[in-house]
Amino acid sequence: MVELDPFEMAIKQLERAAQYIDISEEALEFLKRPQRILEVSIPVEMDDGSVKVFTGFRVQHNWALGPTKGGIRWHPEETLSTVKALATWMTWKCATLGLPYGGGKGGVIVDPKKLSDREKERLARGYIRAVYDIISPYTDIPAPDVYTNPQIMAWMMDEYEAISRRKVPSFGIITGKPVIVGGSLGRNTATAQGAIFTIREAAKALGMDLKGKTIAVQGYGNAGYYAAKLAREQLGMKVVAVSDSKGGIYNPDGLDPDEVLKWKKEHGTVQDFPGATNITNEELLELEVDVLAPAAIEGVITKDNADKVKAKIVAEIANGPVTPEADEILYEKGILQIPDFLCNAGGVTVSYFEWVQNLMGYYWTEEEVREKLDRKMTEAFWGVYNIHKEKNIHMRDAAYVRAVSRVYEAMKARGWVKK
Ligand SMILES: NC(=O)C1=CN([C@@H]2O[C@H](COP(=O)(O)OP(=O)(O)OC[C@H]3O[C@@H](n4cnc5c(N)ncnc54)[C@H](OP(=O)(O)O)[C@@H]3O)[C@@H](O)[C@H]2O)C=CC1
Ligand SMILES: O=C(O)CCC(=O)C(=O)O
Repeated sequence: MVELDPFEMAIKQLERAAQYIDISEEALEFLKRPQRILEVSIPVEMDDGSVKVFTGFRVQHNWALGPTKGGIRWHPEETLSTVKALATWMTWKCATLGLPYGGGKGGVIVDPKKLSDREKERLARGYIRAVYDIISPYTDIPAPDVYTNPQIMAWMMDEYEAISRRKVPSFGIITGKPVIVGGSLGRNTATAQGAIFTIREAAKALGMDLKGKTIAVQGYGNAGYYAAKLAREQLGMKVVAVSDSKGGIYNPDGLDPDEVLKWKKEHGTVQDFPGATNITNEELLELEVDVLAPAAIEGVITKDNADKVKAKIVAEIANGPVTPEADEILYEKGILQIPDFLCNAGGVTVSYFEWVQNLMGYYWTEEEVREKLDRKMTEAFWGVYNIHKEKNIHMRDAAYVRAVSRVYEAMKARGWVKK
């Protein structure tokens, strides 16, 4: 788990990278604070007739580059600090990819595994009623994140339409929707697909042939499952380990990600998968693999286990999986990190494509989406990698240089800061 409070971790990263950026003190101070924070109480009628009140958040970190954008996380251990950190990382993510957005994020403190579908729907609608005043297709556009999904996005969109009495382009109020109600083809796989493109480019940078090489993936949700599947199908890699919140499995001969998913659906976990050995989430991170892809939660690689990481590439599909102290250790070990807000930016990039298609009312094929995503991710990877090489700095610092400089330019252009 995280050694640091997540928002403190985000600030520490920013401060470390700031030494490589020609930025004024006043601008840096601005960037250390979210522009808007909203905390709400959401009463939800439970199936037994009782009412439970849930706490929700929406944080808009910075909107210099455009409307804020970012997912909504439902998690029993959600905190305002986590949402502030995630919103801040969204600002850097959108800037790194050159999307016309600032960064935002939402959250609700809830264990959705304990809710029925009807209760989830009432919570989704209640959340939208509570944050309605600060979101819209032109101000702040939510999307899915941990433990939320296209169905929850559809309920949220429907509630927004019911309140606003508008149809198109209110479809663009939220992304990650089911395709039948305005979602984009390719959004479901986008986070993993974007990460696969960056892993492919990172291997090129290292002169490494990925065919037959090994990968371990932590987390088996939207990001983790598709990362395992696409690593195998598109890169020809051997997926030797995967995990979920209950633990992991390891098979040196390789796992079939679809068979593992089938097993997880039947048994509620990847553990005890036939032919594989059960391992812990901690053991997964220390395996002798070529690529390690943490794709679950933040703060899993810390100063206590970073030295035991043996992968050549760490592809940060999760947000914030590596603490600043661990960053230094991985860098010293010569491990190439693909920092989170670059590696997992495929999700928001296809969300951007979804929003564009919603506003146009004209829809692209899956192939068009994939090609556009490939172009965006590849360009961003090399933009960051070249800064890393030219300045001889950590990949994360390089990504910050690219992102923060863009946001700073926009703040100056708007007159928010004078220097
Ligand atoms: N979805 C998206 O578009 C994007 C997601 N991300 C990031 O990717 C990460 C995963 O998100 P996503 O796949 O969407 O979320 P999901 O809710 O689809 O899946 C989360 C996965 O993480 C597992 N998990 C939860 N807690 C732990 C834990 N303590 N140790 C190990 N595994 C755990 C869950 O296990 P179980 O199945 O047992 O519940 C589940 O398999 C997050 O950091 C998210 O912010 C980043 C960019 C975009
Ligand atoms: O798709 C989006 O708009 C945001 C996804 C997200 O929350 C993230 O990238 O962390």
